[in-house]
Amino acid sequence: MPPVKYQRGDTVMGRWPGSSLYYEVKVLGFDAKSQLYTVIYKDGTELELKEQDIKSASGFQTRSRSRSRSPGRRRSRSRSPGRTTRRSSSRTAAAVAAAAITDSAPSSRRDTKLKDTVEVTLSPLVSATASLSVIPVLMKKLEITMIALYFFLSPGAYFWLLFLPAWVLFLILQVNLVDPSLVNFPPPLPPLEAFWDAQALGFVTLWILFQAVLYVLPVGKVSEGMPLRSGERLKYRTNGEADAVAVAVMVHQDVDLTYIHSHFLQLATASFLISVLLSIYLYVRSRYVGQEQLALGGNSGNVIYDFFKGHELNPRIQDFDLKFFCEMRPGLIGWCLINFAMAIAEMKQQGLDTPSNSMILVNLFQLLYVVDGLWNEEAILTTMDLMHDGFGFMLAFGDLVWVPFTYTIQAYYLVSHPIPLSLPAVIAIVILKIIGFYIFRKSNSEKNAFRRNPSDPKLSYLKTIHTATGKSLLVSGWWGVVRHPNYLGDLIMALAWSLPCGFSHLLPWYYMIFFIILLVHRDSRDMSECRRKYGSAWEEYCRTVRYRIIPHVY
Ligand SMILES: NC(=O)C1=CN([C@@H]2O[C@H](COP(=O)(O)OP(=O)(O)OC[C@H]3O[C@@H](n4cnc5c(N)ncnc54)[C@H](OP(=O)(O)O)[C@@H]3O)[C@@H](O)[C@H]2O)C=CC1
Ligand SMILES: CC(C)=CCC[C@@H](C)[C@H]1CC=C2C3=C(CC[C@@]21C)[C@@]1(C)CC[C@H](O)C(C)(C)[C@@H]1CC3
Repeated sequence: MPPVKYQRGDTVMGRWPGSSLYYEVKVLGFDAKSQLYTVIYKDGTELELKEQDIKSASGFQTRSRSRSRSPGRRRSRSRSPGRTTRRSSSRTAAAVAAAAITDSAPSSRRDTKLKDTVEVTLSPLVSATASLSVIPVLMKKLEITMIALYFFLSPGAYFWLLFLPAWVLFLILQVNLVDPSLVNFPPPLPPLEAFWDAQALGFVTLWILFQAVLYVLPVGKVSEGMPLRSGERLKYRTNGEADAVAVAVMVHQDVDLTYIHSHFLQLATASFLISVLLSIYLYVRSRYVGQEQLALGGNSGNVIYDFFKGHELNPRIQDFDLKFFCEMRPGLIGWCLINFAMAIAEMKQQGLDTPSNSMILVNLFQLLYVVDGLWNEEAILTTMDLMHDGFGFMLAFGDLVWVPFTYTIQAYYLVSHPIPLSLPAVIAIVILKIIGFYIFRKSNSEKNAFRRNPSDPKLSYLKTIHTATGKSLLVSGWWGVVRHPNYLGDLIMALAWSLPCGFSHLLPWYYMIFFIILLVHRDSRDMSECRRKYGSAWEEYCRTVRYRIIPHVY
């Protein structure tokens, strides 16, 4: 019988089944009959390996080990020495899933590797369910790797980082043209110094600080967020209504808001600068937080991608939640303030005693949208951004620049492009807005109430599908009409916001076009996320509720 090459207690490099990656392992024993070594990985995973899958640690390159730890990450430290090794299909499945993550070999080699994984048996103390529960984690990692790869290889994050600010600039320059039609593209670029105004930076900084002070005021309700991966539920102060009232009082104090119209570009530049600084801060701090505090999607290891997508899920300075604050306060309330300033600028520029009908409609519709968002602030805690997305450049820029400086383009457009609206047109547009708002509010409230208390007696008439995660899915009520009724309502409202601007130019329709793209993309992102989370229950939901956003159309 040949001598045993590695002894109990030796530290060697063990190949992870089905992959070409080696990790540091400790030899626990050798079974002469099966000729297999039992080894333990640093994360506690025990496996049995053939001698050819083990290499001596001396002179071994450990690059791959430090970059990606063994994918299983099971906690099976307490293996009873007395137990015999058995093969189970679930263990094999976990190993195969691991192979899928790390194996980049051509198919002929992969076949051999998959065979290898079947020959390897895992610790019998890992229960079948525990092993199975590893699979979604592995699949998630695979998905993240694919997304990150996509962004790395394609222009992805780099493209959006440049495109989004350029687009905001384009809209601002275009809306200033007498004839903002696409034939006048590109609009003339102003000189560099026209972008900068220290006073504008001061105003934006003061505005954000003012909002921050209102946010921390100990008034209003404290709501609990959805349970995190750790099971913890964060607390949020949802006092947006008080905030809105404070701003309304301030606006009433004869502040000259026309400055906003005349310094729009400089204010946007200042906000952009703040959003970049905030994103850098967010990225740097995300490097120092624990794994469990990171978002699943922005954790690729690619600096640009993570900076863009957001790395940390709920960055907080003590109780001050940066993501929640930015999403709900400075930009959102700033949007209404800017719209209001545009109404004043319109009266001044066009010599009117009151704003035009179109301007009144745009202002009131969007004010209703924002006030509703603040009134139902708690509902945002069950949205994708708050529950799943990391806080990085995309959201920081979206909240502080995109929302206040592009969602106001309709009001800005109306300042110098009057659109007369007849009474019947006004009535028709108002009715459209009411329908959209009704669908949007009812569906969001229904889901929010259900997520907060699935056994709420007021919702007992609704049909649901139970999922393996313990959560259920609504299949009747609004969520039985289409899979995203809230998007449907939102889109109808967006239509009502654009109609008062007429059809002479495409520019005021920008929001509608952007919103269709955004919501279709969000819907497909949410679909894959829900399919991953809920598996067959989600498939059943999709079979029952066939359309995504528009009944019988899409
Ligand atoms: N004006 C703007 O610029 C924007 C506005 N919005 C609006 O914000 C609101 C929130 O949107 P968003 O966060 O994208 O998505 P949703 O509020 O629709 O949230 C999606 C989540 O809801 C849960 N869900 C899905 N289907 C069901 C069901 N049948 N029963 C129960 N729960 C279900 C799932 O989460 P889980 O199961 O984990 O709870 C899913 O991930 C929308 O009204 C949208 O229109 C969004 C983006 C931009
Ligand atoms: C292109 C780009 C930079 C995209 C970033 C997207 C953000 C602008 C949006 C993502 C989700 C949003 C929501 C609202 C505003 C726009 C962003 C931040 C929202 C706060 C508007 C008011 C609504 O009532 C709402 C609370 C439902 C909504 C939540 C989502």
